[in-house]
Amino acid sequence: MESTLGLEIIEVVEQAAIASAKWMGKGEKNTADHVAVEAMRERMNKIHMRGRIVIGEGERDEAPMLYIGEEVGICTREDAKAFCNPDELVEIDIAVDPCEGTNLVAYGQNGSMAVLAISEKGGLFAAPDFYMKKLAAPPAAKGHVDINKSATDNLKILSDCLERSVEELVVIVMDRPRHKELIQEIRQAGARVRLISDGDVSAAICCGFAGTNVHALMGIGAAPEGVISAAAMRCLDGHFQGQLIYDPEVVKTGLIGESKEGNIARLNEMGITDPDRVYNADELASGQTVLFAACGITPGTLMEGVRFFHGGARTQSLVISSQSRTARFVDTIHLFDKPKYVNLK
Ligand SMILES: O=C(COP(=O)(O)O)[C@@H](O)[C@H](O)[C@H](O)[C@H](O)COP(=O)(O)O
Ligand SMILES: [Mn+2]
Ligand SMILES: [Mn+2]
Repeated sequence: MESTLGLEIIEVVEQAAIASAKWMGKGEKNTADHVAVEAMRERMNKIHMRGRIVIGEGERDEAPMLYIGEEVGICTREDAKAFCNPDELVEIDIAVDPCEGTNLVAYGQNGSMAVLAISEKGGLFAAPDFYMKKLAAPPAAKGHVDINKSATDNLKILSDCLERSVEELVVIVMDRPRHKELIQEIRQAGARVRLISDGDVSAAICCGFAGTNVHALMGIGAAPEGVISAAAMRCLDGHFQGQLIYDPEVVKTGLIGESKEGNIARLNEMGITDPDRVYNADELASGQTVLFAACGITPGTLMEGVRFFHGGARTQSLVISSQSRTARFVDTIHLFDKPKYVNLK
């Protein structure tokens, strides 16, 4: 699946990030999102692949582009056999979030990125537009921490696995009313909390790398983002578990319908008969081969944001592959027209 695809998807996330970064700090989240979607789709449709969007611009938005089920890539054309080789004709599933952290871009805050994950057909869990309780932790804690345990217990386990005191641990939690008790518990246990307003994909992936000073992600975010995070964490051998949250009382937003019962019925219709099931990274991203790519829009812990200069821009991306077992940071200078200088600083 991967040979040239691994290179092409770098450009896909780069183009989305550049488009969105032009709207950084302008207070227009929908535009920052929309231009990223358009740029991602346009570049994707130039790739020799037969892709299908399994996680996209959401049922909620009724988006016209990169919607769930949309076919992308040159080899989806009817006459594809004439110009695509057998490898390129193999169906692949794609999860995208062209602008992960639209609010962060709109308000010029850190941590937004263009992101996608790819696997064979059926290799990514087609998460419904629900919420997900998430637990991410470094590779050393994989299989030791458990989403069913309390935060206090997990912090003790993390402390043992990482050979540092609980006080030396940093946990990222989304700053939401639903996390009031969780935040209190983590602080009570002695660990430190980094609150984020948006962008829990970046937070989860930070746990996969030592040196980020992020040791866990706890709490409830969006389910589609959970699958994308799981794809990266699976490749990094990190810990990731997710459990769908379907009770509006728990998430404290009106975004997932009015009743728990109605949501369970909706999940059943989608074939999810055990709505309380806990999925691990290998189940959320179960394909034999998994590829993940992200490009920073605004600066983040893992990647720089897009930096424009006269006639060009510089980007930083991350491509992770289960096949080549690599996490590759890619630094690219994009020349749009005739720049007065090419800035390396
Ligand atoms: O921050 C996020 C928003 O993503 P996007 O819409 O693509 O900019 C995600 O990282 C979160 O996972 C999630 O969507 C968020 O937690 C949704 O929760 P809420 O804002 O409380 O409805
Ligand atoms: Mn998102
Ligand atoms: Mn988004």
